[in-house]
Amino acid sequence: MIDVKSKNIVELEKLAQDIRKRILEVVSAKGGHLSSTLGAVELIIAMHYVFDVEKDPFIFDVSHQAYAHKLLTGRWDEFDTLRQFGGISGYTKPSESKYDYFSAGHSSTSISVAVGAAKAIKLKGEERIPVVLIGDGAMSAGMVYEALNELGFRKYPVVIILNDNEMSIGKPIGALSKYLTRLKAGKLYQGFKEKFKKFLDSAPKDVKYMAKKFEEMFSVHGVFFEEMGLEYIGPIDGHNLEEVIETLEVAKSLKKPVIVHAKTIKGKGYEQAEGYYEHWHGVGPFDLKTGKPLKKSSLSATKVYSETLLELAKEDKNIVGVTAAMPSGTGMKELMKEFPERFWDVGIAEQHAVTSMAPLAKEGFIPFVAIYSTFLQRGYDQIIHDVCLDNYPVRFAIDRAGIVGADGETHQGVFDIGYLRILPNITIFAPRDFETLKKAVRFAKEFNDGPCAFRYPRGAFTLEDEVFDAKDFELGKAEVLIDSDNIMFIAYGNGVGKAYKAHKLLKEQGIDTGVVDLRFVKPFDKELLRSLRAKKWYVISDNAKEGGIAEMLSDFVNSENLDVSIESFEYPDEFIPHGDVESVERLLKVDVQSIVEKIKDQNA
Ligand SMILES: Cc1ncc(C[n+]2csc(CCOP(=O)(O)OP(=O)(O)O)c2C)c(N)n1
Ligand SMILES: CC(=O)[C@@H](O)[C@H](O)COP(=O)(O)O
Ligand SMILES: [Mg+2]
Repeated sequence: MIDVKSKNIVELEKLAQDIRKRILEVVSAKGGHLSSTLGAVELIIAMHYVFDVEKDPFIFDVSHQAYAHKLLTGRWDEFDTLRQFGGISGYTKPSESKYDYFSAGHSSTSISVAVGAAKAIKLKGEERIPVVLIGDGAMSAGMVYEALNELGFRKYPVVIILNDNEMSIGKPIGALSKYLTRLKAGKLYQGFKEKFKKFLDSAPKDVKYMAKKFEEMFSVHGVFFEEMGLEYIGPIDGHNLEEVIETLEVAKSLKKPVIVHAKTIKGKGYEQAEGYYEHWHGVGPFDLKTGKPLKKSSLSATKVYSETLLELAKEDKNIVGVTAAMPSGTGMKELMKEFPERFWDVGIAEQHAVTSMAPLAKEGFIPFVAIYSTFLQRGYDQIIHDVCLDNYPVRFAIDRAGIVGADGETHQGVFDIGYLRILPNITIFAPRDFETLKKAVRFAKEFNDGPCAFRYPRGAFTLEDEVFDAKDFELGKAEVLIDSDNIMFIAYGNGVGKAYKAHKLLKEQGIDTGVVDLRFVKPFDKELLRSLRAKKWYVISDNAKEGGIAEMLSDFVNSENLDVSIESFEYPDEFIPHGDVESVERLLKVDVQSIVEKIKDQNA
């Protein structure tokens, strides 16, 4: 633990430098969230100076910006293992440290956590106060207002630090971000602040606070938040340690809900990353001097999806689409640029993204909702209630399906097959490689008989393109890629590549296997499955076993009394840790080598 409270302001500023140096050293070597973490350093040091991390809940929204918190709470040395298999997480994780009050990774949960914690503290009659660090991007999600609505009503003592760097991953969208900018840019306010600053600097603390309130009366001050029942203080300079500490002490002393609006620079302390650069949000290893990536980027499923949809959108003006604050991550950025009136970034608002596309389908447009598998979970009821119920032909392009790697438990895309296939009216399918992904996008565009969803992995597929010819998708039709009357891999999506690798290794050991690409989960190809001569089926998909494909096929086999044994190499019923996919799959015993060993043992 680093004892922040014992340090003077000069020492604290030196600590901020050391923290930035450590973050840059590790993230340049291993990758991670750079600009968010660099921008939050002073805010986090001030949190640790004013509040008591031994008892006050420290709550970080998304928590991708919380590296300084990890460095201050005993993880300085092991920080080298950041986001590596077996190493520390890139997000707050109570199982990793008691100072990580709550797990995070999905945005905009922090204020609800703080309200819940405040209720518990009040019921226990304890002297503790939750402190939240939330970014301006995270403020675009509806869940924040659900929490503010209650907090402003109940008046629990909670201090919320709004870290406003005028960036989400990309530029933030929406009325709120404009409002926050106005708060910082009011002409009268700016001029007044300059004159006022001299007086402020010399006045004693309580006078300072009253003076700030007086000052704010001349600005477009936080009327929105104050109407919601919170005290608003700000905007302050989020890199001025003295100012932040003073303000947090005032906020804490008020013993009511307070929002402290702090202006920061995303990427502060690493010149190339300072400002409005999407690239520096999440980075792979890079050269500290030049800022250049150390690994060259290869073709990704996202890029193929984006290019294919762009071509189709040029041909058909009815194609529209939406992303929830992930324009680059989902590849929708290029479409938004080419057709700004037809492709939208709605901010971190997956529920709104899903529902708002249904009326476009109703009105005859061809909407594509591009959302990571894990973040689509945030819009689940909207898929059921606003899309499937009335059978609107909304197309869900589910990116980051499967194990995503360094982001770990909160980001694995391993539940979408299960959570979608139980819904009426939806059609579910998946490509196995880049070429079939192009065909999947085309199939989705033409498919108008209700909602459909297709999934693809982070980065490249396991299967190279030229292995099997890419056939057009035909509703409900699977494909026998390699036949066998002995053992059959029933594979789906990115699982086909693993099945093919296992097939080749087993063949070298004299064990004959075949490979079926299921292609559709709903409806699946019962006729083809009935016709298979092989009576031992091994299921491979990059989804959880629970609610997965082996479960579905077992129901089918039992209901038809087929004499078939089924074994699943899907993911076990547990949250999957962070790390490179190969190491994580080996841990779960669903890597190709483990599959081969198991089949060899069973068929020796
Ligand atoms: C529900 C959900 N949707 C999308 C994301 C992806 N995401 C991670 S961080 C981020 C932007 C957060 O912006 P902000 O809160 O301003 O933090 P900053 O990085 O600017 O410090 C987004 C969209 C997420 N983590 N959770
Ligand atoms: C913090 C967060 O949720 C995003 O930055 C996420 O890490 C992006 O994931 P990709 O790197 O797969 O786009
Ligand atoms: Mg931001």
